[in-house]
Amino acid sequence: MDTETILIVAGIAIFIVALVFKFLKKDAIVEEVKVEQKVLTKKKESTITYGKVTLFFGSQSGTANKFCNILSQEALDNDFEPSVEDLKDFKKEFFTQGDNLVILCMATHGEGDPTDNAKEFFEWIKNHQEENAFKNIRFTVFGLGNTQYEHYNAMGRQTNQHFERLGAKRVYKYGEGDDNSSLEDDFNEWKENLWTELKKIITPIDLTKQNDQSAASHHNKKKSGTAFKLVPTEAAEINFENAKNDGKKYEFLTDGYIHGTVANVKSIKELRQNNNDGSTLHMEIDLKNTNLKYKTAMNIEIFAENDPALVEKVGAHLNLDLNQRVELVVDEEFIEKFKYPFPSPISIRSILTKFCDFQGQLMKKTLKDLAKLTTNEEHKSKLEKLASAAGKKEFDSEIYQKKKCLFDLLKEYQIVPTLEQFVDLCPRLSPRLFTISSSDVKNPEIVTVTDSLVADKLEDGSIKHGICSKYLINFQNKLKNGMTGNRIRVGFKASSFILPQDSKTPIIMIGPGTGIAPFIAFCQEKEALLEKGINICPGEFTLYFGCRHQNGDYIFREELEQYVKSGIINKLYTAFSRDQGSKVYVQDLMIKNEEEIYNTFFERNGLIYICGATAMGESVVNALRKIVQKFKNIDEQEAHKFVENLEKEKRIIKELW
Ligand SMILES: Cc1cc2nc3c(=O)[nH]c(=O)nc-3n(C[C@H](O)[C@H](O)[C@H](O)COP(=O)(O)O)c2cc1C
Repeated sequence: MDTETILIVAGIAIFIVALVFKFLKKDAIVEEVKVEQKVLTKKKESTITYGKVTLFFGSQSGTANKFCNILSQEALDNDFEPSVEDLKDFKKEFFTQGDNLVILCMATHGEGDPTDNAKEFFEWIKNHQEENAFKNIRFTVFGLGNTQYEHYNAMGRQTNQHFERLGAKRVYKYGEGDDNSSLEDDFNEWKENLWTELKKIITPIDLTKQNDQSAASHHNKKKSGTAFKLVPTEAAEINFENAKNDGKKYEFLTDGYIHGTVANVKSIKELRQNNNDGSTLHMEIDLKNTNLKYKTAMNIEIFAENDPALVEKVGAHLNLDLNQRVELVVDEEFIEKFKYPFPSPISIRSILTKFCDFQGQLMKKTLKDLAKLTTNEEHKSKLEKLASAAGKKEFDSEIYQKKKCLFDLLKEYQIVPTLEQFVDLCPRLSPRLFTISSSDVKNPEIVTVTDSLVADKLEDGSIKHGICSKYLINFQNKLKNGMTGNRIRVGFKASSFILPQDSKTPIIMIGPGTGIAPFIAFCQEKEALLEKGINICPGEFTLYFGCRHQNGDYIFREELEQYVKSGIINKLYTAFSRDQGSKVYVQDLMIKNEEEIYNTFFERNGLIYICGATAMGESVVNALRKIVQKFKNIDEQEAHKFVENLEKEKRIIKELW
């Protein structure tokens, strides 16, 4: 080859390499842009609107709120103008005077009760008697419940009935879901035809022919994606200890957080004799220097935080400097209805520690959102499959059984969202609710929480603790190492466990495991009242306690033995289920003592308190039905009705989880 030919060949080769490189690079750039665009796509602006739809939620731990948010996005995609509303803020005129389309997502709590934020609303619709008061309301309801509870989906069902009774017109079938097995699938199935059906009965407005400014402005707001930016700032982080409401509208769970109060953790100790079967921690919280007041056996909310070591890992995965402070700036278009996920300025560490639940059970919707964030086609279709109805089995075996959380999937599918996308993907951390195991009559400044730790053994043999469990373990370690200044955020809520201040009313308390907590509080109260010489004092106490082993998980053993000695507890029955060949539970002891139970409860007008796991609660109520059936000589159905009435009259009081 002569020099000229060599030069020509080399030139062509360089040209080809440059061309290939250019294309590859261009492809890469196109891909990068695509990732951003997937999330921030501005929807094609529509020329029609089906008008407003208001999505109300009655929620305790946030799921009904999440469902409303999902419906809100779908409403936008279907040319409706949605707004999501907390039922706590409902306005009577909205229902009685407006011509409104409403969708209600109603969770049931307590024993067939409304959630705290829906209490007032539910009381109002229940007692509202004016015929056709809701005649201009078009509605549908989705109920969130759990078949483990006796009053399954009571709130969804009753809300639906009350709306019908008040003359509202149901425009889509009533739906309900079971958190014991398939809540999100039930929800997805229910809403499958929701928008198509609604569109059949609503005449859309053609915006091109409208002069109506408000319709036009709603129309312009049709855009999906993160509605805010987290902009780096040098400003100091807000003080979370005084994070009182600053006039901004916060997301449902964040609002609860903002209203919490910070107190000192005084001590944490292990209550079990050994940890072969797990661990139960008992924490004392010092309310001195706070304005918090509580009552015996009330409920306490603990605003648990993510484990700092895990937060470091998440920060590293997201390539974020955890110490960087950011200011939350809302996109102008969304500002009117925006609900803030947290206050700011805030450090990225605080966002990840206090407000993002990346360890909890995954929703299929989150998998769908993750699929939009990956450019790897194989990963995308795998995630979409897992999120689909057809992928139910795979979701169960791949995600649910293996306890995979959002952070696991980010690592597995190599997805690195922006901080804004991550905040959008994560649900907010919800507070954990406990029944207090202390009495304010004994000591108004110390409140105690007793927690049986949640720990899952994963496939690789490692242990994954629940968020709150890990939070308490971390406090325990800090206290062991002599660290002071351990602060915890809490709030109090009413409970149904209140002692009768009448010495003639005997009480029977059934509380195996950590279900014993409120009964320790009761014993403390009785003891304190007796010590103070107060003669309005509770009467006879009978306590049923159960656990696996007398020498293992028999928590509060010394205290209970002492209460028996001092006559605070008149009768103590213990069931150690695994200390002998055949298993014995509290309900078995009740049947053994049937005559005594019948006399105490029925003949002497006693009260029965049941606290603990839902399955135990059901077995105990069954035992009561059997006792009633036998001693009243009635049939099974009558016994069922009889016990049901006792629950309604609050002679049988339950707190089950
Ligand atoms: C303490 C407690 C009590 C509950 N009581 C009931 C009940 O009586 N009936 C029912 O169907 N579901 C009951 N549930 C299940 C909830 O309604 C269900 O988990 C729901 O998804 C929670 O929605 P939320 O996160 O919006 O509060 C209860 C759950 C808890 C934690």
